[in-house]
Amino acid sequence: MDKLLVEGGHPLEGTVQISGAKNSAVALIPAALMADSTVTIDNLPDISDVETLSYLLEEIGGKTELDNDTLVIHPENMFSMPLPNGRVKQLRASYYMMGAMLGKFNKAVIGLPGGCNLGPRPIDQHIKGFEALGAKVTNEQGAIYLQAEQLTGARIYLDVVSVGATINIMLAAVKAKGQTIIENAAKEPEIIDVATLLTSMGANIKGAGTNVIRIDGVDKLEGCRHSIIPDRIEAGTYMIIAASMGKAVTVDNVIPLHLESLSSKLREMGVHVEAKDDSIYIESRDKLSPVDVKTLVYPGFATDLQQPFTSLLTKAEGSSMVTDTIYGARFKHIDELRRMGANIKVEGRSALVNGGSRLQGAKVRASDLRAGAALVVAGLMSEGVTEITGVNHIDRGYAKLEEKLKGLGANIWREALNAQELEEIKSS
Ligand SMILES: CC(=O)N[C@H]1[C@@H](OP(=O)(O)OP(=O)(O)OC[C@H]2O[C@@H](n3ccc(=O)[nH]c3=O)[C@H](O)[C@@H]2O)O[C@H](CO)[C@@H](O)[C@@H]1O
Ligand SMILES: C=C(OP(=O)(O)O)C(=O)O
Repeated sequence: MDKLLVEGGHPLEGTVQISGAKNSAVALIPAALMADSTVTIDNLPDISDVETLSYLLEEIGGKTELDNDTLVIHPENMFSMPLPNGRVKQLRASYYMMGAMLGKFNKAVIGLPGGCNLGPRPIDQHIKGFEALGAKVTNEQGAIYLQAEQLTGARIYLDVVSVGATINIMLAAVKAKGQTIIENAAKEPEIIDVATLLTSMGANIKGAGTNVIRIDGVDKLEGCRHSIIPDRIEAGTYMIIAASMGKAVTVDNVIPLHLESLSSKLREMGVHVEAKDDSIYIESRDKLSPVDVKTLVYPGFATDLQQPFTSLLTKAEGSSMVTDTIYGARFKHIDELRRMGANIKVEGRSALVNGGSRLQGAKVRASDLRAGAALVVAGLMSEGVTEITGVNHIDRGYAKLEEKLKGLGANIWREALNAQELEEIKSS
């Protein structure tokens, strides 16, 4: 087990290349198992969630070959083996194995997913969708059992706008008999990316990226080649980093349209943000204004950027209110930021950030992926060295983090935890 060490106070300058989107990759890999022949996925991020999913595909008879950022998936000999335990709990997106395996084999047994602990993360809408398509779904000892004679298209209205449920129902429906209509669907760009892959495989999907998706079932899905869209959350994190410490930073290989809600908040704070074709140029300012921010479904401000953005707000001169309408308890980073000298009060779904205090390096723990990003942002802004444990969470979603930050001039490195630190983590 490692810790990250960040020496703060270095101005950042240069260009950072953004990797492929985690939240696309983790759906595209399960989607690939539905094909009858080889699927090649390019622009894959080098993150542990990708490794975990490749491992799960191998467990059910798939063959995967990873070469730099290209993953070749041979699904020909896959079968519906139960995956009740083990690595399914290491990530959220193992839930996509439910939709993909149900869609291909008409049955699946998958353990309840893990992923970031952001408070309750039910999957009732996924199950409602599977049942509407004709599957019998039971929850036995922490695993979901899914079984169908024949999946049949249905009209499904999501009670909650859910990225995971939208993609999972799409996966289960692409080979179902007849038409499926998903209403009140999520509109995140990753949903379009998954629909693009499935369409290249031969699926018939209309409306991905809007709140009504129509899927006409097909009998066969073939292999194809697909390149993943850039990771808007990784890009957003580097934009926040640039806004905190950047003299002149270019965040490259992005789709600026996907980052408009963040760009406009940064501009409101006084940061210079310039969107180009496939990059965003950022120059910070000595004085930043406070802003209020509310997370919303896409194209609103992403909940996944709320935590790193909160760190940036500690630098603004005045009070900012952060409200998370998606995950009302996504505030585990706040206690750690307080250890570093931040003045933040949490009330219900909101955090009141009283900015202007200079943060100090401290020993802190990343409780989840974006809490880790928040602590990296805070560490870069702080006086002295910040030591961050819980790096396994950060590694789920940030490819080559130290290399990318060092490229901008940051002083960040990784060390193995010593015996005493390991003991402290075990007993906490
Ligand atoms: C792997 C992946 O893509 N993860 C993303 C995905 O997570 P995930 O797909 O889990 O998030 P959802 O969009 O499903 O969740 C949105 C809201 O709906 C609620 N809900 C969801 C499903 C359900 O069946 N019932 C229900 O009540 C959730 O508790 C949450 O309050 O979208 C989140 C919201 O943008 C992001 O933070 C995650 O990074
Ligand atoms: C919440 C996140 O991830 P996951 O849904 O995979 O836990 C995230 O990427 O911020």
